[in-house]
Amino acid sequence: MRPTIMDASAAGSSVWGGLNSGVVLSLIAVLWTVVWQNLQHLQLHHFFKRHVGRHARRFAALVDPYLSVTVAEYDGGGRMRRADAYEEVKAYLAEATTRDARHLRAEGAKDADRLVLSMVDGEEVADVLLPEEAGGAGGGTVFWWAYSRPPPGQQQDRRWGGFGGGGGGDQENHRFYRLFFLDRHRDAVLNAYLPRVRRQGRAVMVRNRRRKLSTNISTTQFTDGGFMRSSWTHVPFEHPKTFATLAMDPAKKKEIVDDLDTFKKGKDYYAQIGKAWKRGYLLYGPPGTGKSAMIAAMANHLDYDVYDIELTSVHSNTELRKLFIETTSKSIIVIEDIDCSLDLTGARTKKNDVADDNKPNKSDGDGRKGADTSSKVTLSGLLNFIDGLWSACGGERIIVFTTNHLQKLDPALIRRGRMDKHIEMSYCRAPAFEFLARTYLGVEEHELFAAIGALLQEVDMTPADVAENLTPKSADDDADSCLRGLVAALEKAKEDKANGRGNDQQPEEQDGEVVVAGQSE
Ligand SMILES: Nc1ncnc2c1ncn2[C@@H]1O[C@H](COP(=O)(O)OP(=O)(O)OP(=O)(O)O)[C@@H](O)[C@H]1O
Ligand SMILES: [Mg+2]
Repeated sequence: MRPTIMDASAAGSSVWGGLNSGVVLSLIAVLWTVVWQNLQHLQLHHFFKRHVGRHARRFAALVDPYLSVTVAEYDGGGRMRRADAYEEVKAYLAEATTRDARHLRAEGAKDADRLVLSMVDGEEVADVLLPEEAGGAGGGTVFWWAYSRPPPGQQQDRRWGGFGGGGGGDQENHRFYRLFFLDRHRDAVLNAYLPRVRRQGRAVMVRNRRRKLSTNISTTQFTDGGFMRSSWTHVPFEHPKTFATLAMDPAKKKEIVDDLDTFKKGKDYYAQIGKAWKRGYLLYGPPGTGKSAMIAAMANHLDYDVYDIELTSVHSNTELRKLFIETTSKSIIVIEDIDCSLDLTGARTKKNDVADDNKPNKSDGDGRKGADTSSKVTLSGLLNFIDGLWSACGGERIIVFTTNHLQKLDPALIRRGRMDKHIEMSYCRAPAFEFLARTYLGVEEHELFAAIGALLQEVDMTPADVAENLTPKSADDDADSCLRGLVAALEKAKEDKANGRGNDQQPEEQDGEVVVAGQSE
């Protein structure tokens, strides 16, 4: 049976002998807290510390024999990134929480029907020291974990873990778990128990991991006059696209898959050559050629999370860096339509384009970056984001940029080392079409294949358009009718082209490793 708090108190306060009452202990603890707070308030604690500190500590140990370790949500006194230890303790305590806590917080788990539970503010749960951790003696001792956050205005107070530097009075972010234990278990707790908590917590996290699709949202905070900031918000990543359903030349597909596999296994290699464990992919080509589909396939293949950055919602280079630091490893960081998100046209050639957080970004041709957005992210900020000093923190990240207009991008942005692999996504040719016909209609061969292959050689049609034509629209549609529909669409496109209304957008080749997807040659 689970030991009660009375057992725990009895274990530590032999001094109290017959007076072993939880009520009396609590009363004295409260009194002590009040006295201590008042002494602090009167600034008498310096005097107190100097002259009677030693006795006071002894007295404190009698009144409250528990020591504590605080595991704060953010380390380093700032709010840069959630502390791993915090996440691990949270995961570890999930089981104890389900058993003991009265008020729980629930989040979705990997398994659609399950929930991962954690404590709400102010809850406490018990856990037990294993005999082997206590060196044979003291096994079965109960510890207490409390989940809380400091009261308003006391974030700097060391009794609450000294959570300074967060700024903005963002108390929501200053949560912590605190472990209470007796002095005689100090060694066992620090050397055996806490390491086990972290280990088991990590294992639970792996078991419960649900892949996430995150994006940055802009929030306005109304503390001290109000300011905008970006933070991540996420949903489960459930895109079904895989390389098995992505139409492209098999050799090119294999090349990309091999590249991803080599990257994933490359931890030691990257360390050996002294390079941050990350890789940049540039996907370029006309709309509808499968750039976003490729990203989903990559994420599914690697089993990574996806962070989709909307640059126009990022207000400064500093904010971009903060967002980056908050990403976890094993992730793909995506910036779609990079040419539209930022005015990068030759920007780096201008001498004054430095990482200046106060410099507003310019509007692009279609006015997308008008007055409603206030992004001050500069090209330099973006370059730093990709391969600056901060880019190495965390590791195992893939950065993907997509664009429809390769020629619009500054060469500095896409040079090797930043965007290591350039992949051109192009119009659908015969092999890609045959692949789509197999996937969409289950057809291996058909008399119309030759005609369609020839038409696709003359007309530029995206895989998205071909796929749409191959999708049955009603119960009466079959392979025959879908293929005939595609022939009709291609002939119309050919006619339009002859009349000068065709698609004149051609992908361009640039320096770098180029893989052409979806083409026959
Ligand atoms: N090569 C392909 N193989 C299979 N399906 C494809 C391929 N290319 C496009 N599609 C399908 O076409 C649709 C549009 O593709 P997608 O969104 O990936 O295009 P995109 O290149 O990202 O376009 P944009 O530049 O407008 O963002 C998706 O439903 C996708 O599944
Ligand atoms: Mg896209």
